[in-house]
Amino acid sequence: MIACFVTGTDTGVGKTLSSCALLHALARHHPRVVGMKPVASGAEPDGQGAWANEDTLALRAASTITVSPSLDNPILLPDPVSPHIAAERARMPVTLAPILQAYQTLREQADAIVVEGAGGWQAPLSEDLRIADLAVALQLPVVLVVGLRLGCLNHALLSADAIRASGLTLAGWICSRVDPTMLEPEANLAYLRQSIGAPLLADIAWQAQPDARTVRVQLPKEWQ
Ligand SMILES: Nc1ncnc2c1ncn2[C@@H]1O[C@H](COP(=O)(O)OP(=O)(O)OP(=O)(O)O)[C@@H](O)[C@H]1O
Ligand SMILES: C[C@H](N)[C@H](N)CCCCCC(=O)O
Ligand SMILES: [Mg+2]
Repeated sequence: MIACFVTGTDTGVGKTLSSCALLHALARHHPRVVGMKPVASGAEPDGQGAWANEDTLALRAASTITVSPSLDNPILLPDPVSPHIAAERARMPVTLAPILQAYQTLREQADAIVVEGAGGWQAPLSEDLRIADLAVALQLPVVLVVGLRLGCLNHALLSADAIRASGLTLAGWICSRVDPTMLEPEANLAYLRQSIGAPLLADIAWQAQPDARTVRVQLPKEWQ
């Protein structure tokens, strides 16, 4: 079983796009690959009479198996705000137990699982729970998605340090070129390549219509 936890330098940096690209790459080596969004905030009609989160729908489209929504998205909160606020507004407490249970069941059904966090590494899920705590509870290697824009060097280095300080492995990072007007993108990328201390798994060009299938991903050897 291969599994990883995808986090980012911020919300809106390309975690979902990167998670989908990882799923497509893993599907070239493993038959049953599935995405998981343990805690999603923001729900919309799924076209089939139910509600779903757009990240969950994107992960499902990139997965090779279909699983119950209670497994790939055990906690769905209606409002598109920080999960701890969405949970308070919905009066739905976020706890680790149902997530860990869903993940264990998913492991029996899949060969590879890509778990997408919410927001960045310290995004709060409740009063006393953060994304980092969830990743630690799952004991997964982490992939850090860096949204390449001014300010990302600080965010990337803080995130990489915090991930390692939590005792987890930073398995690699992905550069997501979210700002086509950024000055000196190559110099920023070069700095990150030499300072993050983990392999660059993908360099995602800015695309007007992002398509995860076109992203070239270099998977770590042990995931192939
Ligand atoms: N390389 C790129 N080129 C152009 N647009 C991009 C790129 N990467 C991401 N985007 C766009 O930026 C937005 C945010 O990306 P995405 O939804 O993957 O972020 P996220 O990190 O998953 O956010 P969240 O914290 O909400 O889960 C999306 O509209 C996405 O299409
Ligand atoms: C609703 C949004 N798209 C994300 N899923 C949640 C982002 C949480 C950000 C928390 C923070 O302010 O750091
Ligand atoms: Mg996302």
